[in-house]
Amino acid sequence: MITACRPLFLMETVPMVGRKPEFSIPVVDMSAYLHNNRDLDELDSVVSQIRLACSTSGFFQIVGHGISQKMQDSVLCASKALFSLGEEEKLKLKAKPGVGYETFGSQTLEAGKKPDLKEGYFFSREIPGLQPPYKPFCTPNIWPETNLLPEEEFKSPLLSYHTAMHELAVRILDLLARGLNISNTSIMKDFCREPIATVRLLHYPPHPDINDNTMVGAGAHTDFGAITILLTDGNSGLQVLNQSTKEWIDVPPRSDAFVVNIGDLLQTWTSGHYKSNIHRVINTSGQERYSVPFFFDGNPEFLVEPLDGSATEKYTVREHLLLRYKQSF
Ligand SMILES: O=C(O)CCC(=O)C(=O)O
Ligand SMILES: [Fe+2]
Repeated sequence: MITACRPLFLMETVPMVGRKPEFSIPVVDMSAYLHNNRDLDELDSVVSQIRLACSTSGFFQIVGHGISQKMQDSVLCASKALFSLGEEEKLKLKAKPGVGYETFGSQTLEAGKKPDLKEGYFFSREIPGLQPPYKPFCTPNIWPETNLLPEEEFKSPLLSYHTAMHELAVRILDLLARGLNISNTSIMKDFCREPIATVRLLHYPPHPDINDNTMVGAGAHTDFGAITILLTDGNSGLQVLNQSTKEWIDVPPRSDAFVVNIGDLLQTWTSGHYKSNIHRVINTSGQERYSVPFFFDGNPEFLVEPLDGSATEKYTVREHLLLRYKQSF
């Protein structure tokens, strides 16, 4: 079903007053929301901190998110095991962009730079009864052989993580919607139904030459979808552009936090109220860096159009993602 989103937000009820808010990437404690805290002031404070972050930097970190350290460790451990496999084994997992293994240099996120210095592995939720011909972004996962990576150390923890991230993403979207005084939640439900939602394991080797600025771990880009929830291994490297000062701002890694950012779909959808900001990765930590973004892109058939009616063209989530993947891979 194709769904329009125009009647969803009542943004005129949340005007920006006073001077332009400062660019910041706050750390927000979500626990008041997750624990169904009835203290409305606390809940309002969570909503307004997130709303302010999304309308300035487009980035915030969350703590009190309810995802156990054990689950996070199991994902990073699975990721390290995968990238330690021999080249020949990893290449057996290669398919189209967005599924399975991606070799070093397969993506160039920033024009004018060398291909990104990272390798990756994508998977989505398992869709029961999936049969060819497959629609884009609805294809089967490609798992490594279990004699190399046993199911209980790889596939199982990763699928559990996907489920947990999916739930967390829906909650964060609810908080984002509250920040815009949404009057009708059924469209949000439509957007979240059977979504394209992908986990990407990433591995960045240490930057080989700090003086060579043609090399980047991930070139400057904006994310394609609705929101991204990022797990990192504690090594720095992620930077966000402050568009007013043109400075790159480091996102300090925290072991208790996920980094959340707005993607292009949500920026378009909210007529720019929520910013999809430019970011990049340069791994100057001197260590191997592992990170795990979860991209929540929404219902593939959902029709995205700006709320202010300024659309000259409308496109579905699937059409938008197909274009963005084609441009960068
Ligand atoms: O690895 C990171 O810290 C960020 C990755 C990223 O921006 C992406 O995959 O879109
Ligand atoms: Fe990104």
